[in-house]
Amino acid sequence: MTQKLLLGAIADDFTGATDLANNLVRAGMRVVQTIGVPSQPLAADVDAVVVALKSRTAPVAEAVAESLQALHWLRAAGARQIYFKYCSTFDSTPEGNIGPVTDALMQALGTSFTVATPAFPDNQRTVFKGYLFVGDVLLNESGMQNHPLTPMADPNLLRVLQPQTARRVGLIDHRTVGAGAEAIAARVADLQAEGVGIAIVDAVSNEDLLRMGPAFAGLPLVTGGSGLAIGLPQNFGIQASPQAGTLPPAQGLRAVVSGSCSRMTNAQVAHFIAGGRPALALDPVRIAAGEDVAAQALAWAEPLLADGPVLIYSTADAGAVKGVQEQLGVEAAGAMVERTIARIACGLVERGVQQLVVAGGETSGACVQALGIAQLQIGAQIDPGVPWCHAPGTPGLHLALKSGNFGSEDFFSKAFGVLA
Ligand SMILES: Nc1ncnc2c1ncn2[C@@H]1O[C@H](COP(=O)(O)OP(=O)(O)O)[C@@H](O)[C@H]1O
Ligand SMILES: O=C(O)[C@@H](O)C(=O)COP(=O)(O)O
Repeated sequence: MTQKLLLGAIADDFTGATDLANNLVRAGMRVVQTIGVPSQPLAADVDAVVVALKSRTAPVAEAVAESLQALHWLRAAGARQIYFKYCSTFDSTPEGNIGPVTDALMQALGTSFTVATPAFPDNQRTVFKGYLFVGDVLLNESGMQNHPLTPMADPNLLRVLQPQTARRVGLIDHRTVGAGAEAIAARVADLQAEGVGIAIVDAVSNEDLLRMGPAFAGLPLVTGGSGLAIGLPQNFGIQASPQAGTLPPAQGLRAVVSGSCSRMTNAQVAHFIAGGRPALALDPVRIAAGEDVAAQALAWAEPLLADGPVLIYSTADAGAVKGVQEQLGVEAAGAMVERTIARIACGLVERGVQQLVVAGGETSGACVQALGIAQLQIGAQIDPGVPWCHAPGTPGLHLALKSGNFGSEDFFSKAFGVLA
């Protein structure tokens, strides 16, 4: 890389990383997403690098160490501002990792203040008086209370974040945000004087996020969902450009694998099946019993692939997931299913799949790591937060990493139409 980076981002999962990269590309930045911390300098000139980690549910010490490694690489590449990307539904456990990673990044950057802005209005995530809404309901009524790994039972982000950090958590509320960049900057100064270290920021619209951009230009670190990104590129003199996002032409066979158990993914699986497309459900209990479920799934898929996309999924509703977790344990069930889907993804690519949709953040992390992908180029948006990406190679692979709750009901069929 010959030019210095403008923005360096650290994402706590892989779907979240493509979500952020998508918003930066749409705002005019040249962006590369790396899988993990790159082992060497990048070949191309880019404005932003998004380092994708699989740290959302990792043990705290591991998440902190990996995030600091990413920070080190991004600073060495010259990044002028650091962006810690986590989920727009603030996915975390009582231990973290949003608080501990934010604390560690602040300490390493020598800064005593940052913001936490998960709002993503394009995907109906809004924050009002510190309360997070998903569509018309509070976070804890949105289905996220049943998430297999990070159940979210409290919609008040000040209460969620405070136990995760030693710093004081405060609020920049919607009245201040609505009053514009100067009012936001003044509130930041007041909060700093009061000893607040991390401020949750309300936002109910893209206009709110755009007003924040200039107010946060001088912060060494910002944290949030991908929505915050829409207001930042302008700080570096960058305007939106229709040129961003061109990928090589798509080739090869098409498939979908899904390990997400979110409400929306359940609806997308049902829609794909109702459309008459071939779909195979994976049973975690059979995986645990030692059956070679991946080999069985690949044998099922092989003769069908030539006729269009197939779906292989472990997606299940909250009751079924709870039953499996009671039998196998939460972490063991998650890891076992992720490993199986990752093996299936590799097997599909070996059988000629070159257009692959993966549903689920942790699931995407497992698949992309197993596929040995180092970097992704970001292309056209399928639905808000989900672009097609391209991993170069011989042959290359088009990938769409779909966050659990993102995408319309017909996403699994629609996605391939966007590439055609
Ligand atoms: N049927 C199932 N029973 C139990 N756990 C499951 C099942 N299917 C998937 N999982 C696990 O649930 C987790 C879903 O997380 P993730 O892939 O991040 O989806 P999302 O994007 O919806 O959060 C993964 O660890 C996955 O392996
Ligand atoms: O910010 C978001 O909502 C997404 O980018 C994201 O991180 C979603 O995570 P998963 O639902 O686990 O895919």
